[in-house]
Amino acid sequence: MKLLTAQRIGRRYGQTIALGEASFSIGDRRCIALLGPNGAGKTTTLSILAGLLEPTSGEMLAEGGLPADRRRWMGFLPQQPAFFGWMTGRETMETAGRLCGLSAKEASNRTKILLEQAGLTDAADRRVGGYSGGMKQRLGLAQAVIHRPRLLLLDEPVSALDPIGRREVLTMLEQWKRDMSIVLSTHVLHDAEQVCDDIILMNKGSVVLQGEMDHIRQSAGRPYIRIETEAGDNASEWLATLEKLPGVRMSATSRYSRSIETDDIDGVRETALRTALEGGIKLLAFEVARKSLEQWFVEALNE
Ligand SMILES: Nc1ncnc2c1ncn2[C@@H]1O[C@H](COP(=O)(O)OP(=O)(O)OP(=O)(O)O)[C@@H](O)[C@H]1O
Repeated sequence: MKLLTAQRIGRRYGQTIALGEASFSIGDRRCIALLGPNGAGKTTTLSILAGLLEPTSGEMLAEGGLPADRRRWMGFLPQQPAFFGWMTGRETMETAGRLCGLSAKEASNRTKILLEQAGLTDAADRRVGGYSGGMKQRLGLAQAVIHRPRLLLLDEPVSALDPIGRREVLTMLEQWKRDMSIVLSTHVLHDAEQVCDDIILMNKGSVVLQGEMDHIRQSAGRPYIRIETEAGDNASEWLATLEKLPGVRMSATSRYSRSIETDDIDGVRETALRTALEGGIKLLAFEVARKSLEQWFVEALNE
């Protein structure tokens, strides 16, 4: 089931196209990673989803229509969350709860539960101005879900955290995604891999690729053959013969190395090794390797 669908949403600033006709959907109770390099359009997309920015083209559609007051329906943690330094963590949470329509009692109950989950119970009555960066980030996350939103939007939620802080936040998200859809933007593929079910890869304001993480991992992780020959060795004829084998896609990674993609790894490996021996080719390397997801993404971005 889809919670939200973006239909060709775009955003221009004068001549700058921050986002150009992006279409994607957000599944119910799915965690979606919005990936892409600096300037790809991730923050712009999140701001449109949050209703903080109007798209200059396209529209957002939701099951049963988008509620007029999106605050009750979604939670948002911006890239650099701002707090009133003079408020305590508890006051910050309770105020956010009241603003999102909770009763004083509900706000207080939710605050207790969430501060506990965020590891901030002991700091609940300290002023936020004295919190560390990691504590503020966890407070921001807790604040964003105080009203049990259907959709949680997080802009780079773990980029400012140390490895332990990252792990804690990812564990929190793992729990929360049972009850809500989550869209998080990140540069770090490794973090996305830990919790996300789906990926939207963006570059220069466009959606380059989208799909299920497991599916993408499977196709990205397909084995390929990597060959490196000795400099000066006359291997070009041999490589040309290999390239002509049925179903072989060969690409040059440097002057003396090639990578071969094929559905018949075993057959091509056997032929390549046999003909290399027969032709006296001096191999420096010959391996069946798997592309990392990272490598695959870099290639998708370069394309
Ligand atoms: N208010 C603005 N005025 C002009 N251009 C803008 C504005 N906001 C964003 N842009 C441009 O839109 C493009 C997308 O920006 P956006 O912040 O959405 O990217 P991002 O993927 O979130 O990047 P980062 O990872 O660096 O946060 C960039 O080229 C940016 O310079």
